[in-house]
Amino acid sequence: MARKFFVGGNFKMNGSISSIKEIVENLNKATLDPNVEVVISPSALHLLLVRDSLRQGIEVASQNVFDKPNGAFTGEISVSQLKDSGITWTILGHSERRTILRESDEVVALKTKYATENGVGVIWCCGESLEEREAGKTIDVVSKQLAALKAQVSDWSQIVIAYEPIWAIGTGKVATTEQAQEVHKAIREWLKTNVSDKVADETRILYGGSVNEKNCGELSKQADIDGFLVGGASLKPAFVDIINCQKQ
Ligand SMILES: O=C(CO)COP(=O)(O)O
Repeated sequence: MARKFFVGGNFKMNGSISSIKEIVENLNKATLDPNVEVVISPSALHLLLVRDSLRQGIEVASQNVFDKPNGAFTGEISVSQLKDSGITWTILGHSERRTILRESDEVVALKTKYATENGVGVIWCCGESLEEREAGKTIDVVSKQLAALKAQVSDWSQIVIAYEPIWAIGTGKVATTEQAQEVHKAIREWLKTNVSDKVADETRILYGGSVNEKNCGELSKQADIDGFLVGGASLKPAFVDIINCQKQ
């Protein structure tokens, strides 16, 4: 099955009302490759502004969501609140949340289960640190993260996997096409062995980490790279070039 190319923009904790409006205007007037699924993820404070002003055909993701329906959970956002606001995706397990906010593999898996079972798609992130890569543990680390996910999740159809090596995030140090393809292929093989041929075949695996308009073309040609999760460059006009990278 042909997997639809997917480009996500993770704005992280960046942007003001005026700069976010500018990004949305730029996307609204751009000619975008219709064969690419685009999802942008502003901070929680800007979700509604973006949803209300963004063109049809681009979806919006939160950067986190909680795994309880509602109630006394100060500071959290629920899946039903997202859906009520027209937010159809969430990012979960980003390395910044795993490391800085100490979310465990299990917490990430439980949130992913809750979101997917309640109708919100998940861009589920995984990836190794520099130390782990240098110790030759990359595939082990990613496999352990996947195993924790598999322990909770049964419906994989609403999950997009983002492989984001921590050493490549925000550093300008992009993984080589070979390094990225090797891990993406290993993730697909893991899905084939541990979940099913169908899930391995259909699940999009995105690469994230210093993707820009210059390196996206080569990366996009790799057999197991089905798109990108873009941080810094998603805040710039060049994000359009990344979305359209297969056309160039
Ligand atoms: O973390 C990322 C996307 O989620 C990648 O960030 P950069 O593209 O800024 O390296």
